[in-house]
Amino acid sequence: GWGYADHNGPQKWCETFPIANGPRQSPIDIQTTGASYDAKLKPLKLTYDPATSLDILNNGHSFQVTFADDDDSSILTEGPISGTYRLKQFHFHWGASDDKGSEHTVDEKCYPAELHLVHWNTKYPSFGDAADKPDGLAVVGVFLQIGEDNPKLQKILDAMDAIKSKGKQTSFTNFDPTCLLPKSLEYWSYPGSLTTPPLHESVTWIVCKQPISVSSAQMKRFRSLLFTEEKEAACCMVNNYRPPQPLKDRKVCASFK
Ligand SMILES: O=C(Nc1cc(S(=O)(=O)[N+](=O)[O-])cc([N+](=O)[O-])c1O)Nc1c(F)c(F)c(F)c(F)c1F
Ligand SMILES: [Zn+2]
Repeated sequence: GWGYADHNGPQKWCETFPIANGPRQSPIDIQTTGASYDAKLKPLKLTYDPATSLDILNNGHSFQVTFADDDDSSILTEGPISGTYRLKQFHFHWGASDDKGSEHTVDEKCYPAELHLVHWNTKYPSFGDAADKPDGLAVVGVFLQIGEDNPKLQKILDAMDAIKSKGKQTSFTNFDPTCLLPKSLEYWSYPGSLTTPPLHESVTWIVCKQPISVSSAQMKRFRSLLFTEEKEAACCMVNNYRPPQPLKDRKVCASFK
């Protein structure tokens, strides 16, 4: 299957997923001077209920925390979107060292990691139905920058020993992802895609300008996860990011001046 190695990584995905060369692929380099302030953009409204967090899973290309999405308890509204999008899961992308790892870049600057909160449009009956529609998904991206230990990541880091290899899963309840958001929710937005196969062009991207902090020691713990199953030769889960894709005929808008 697909992965991030030379033989199955981002440069090869187009062989199985031709949309990889499509008109609205993600991530992109956000060129700040090219982003236009749009006064019509509303502030992001994120309402999360910790009771909806279910479990944490090593899915072989990242780790994700999955949420119950059978009602409107954890939702994204306002911002650049219309209607209501439900939180399905969040996950991260990161590098083998602190100088790379984010998927989006800002004026070519990379961050050591990027958090993605994946939401689906409730005009569709389920995530699976929404995932390949042009207005089906909204993903909030948050950059992580190296600084002080981030205590809000502690619960996630403590769970990592239980999900070291691919396919491992453990319960992860009573977690409120609001604690992972930066103080300012100013954002850039543009029409894009999933950044992993099947690369559906179904995502309204909402990338926060302000990063949150993570320490170098905490990043080392992300890099102790494995892409591989327990019984296979261990391969560290690092560099699970897709590089920026061509902007083509798209505009990036900004919620701030
Ligand atoms: O649920 C998915 N979640 C997901 C998205 C991204 S993402 O990087 O593409 N993203 O949107 O943030 C990264 C990771 N991850 O763990 O790294 C994910 O687990 N992907 C997904 C899928 F797996 C399918 F088989 C499928 F049919 C579909 F429609 C999907 F949307
Ligand atoms: Zn992602």
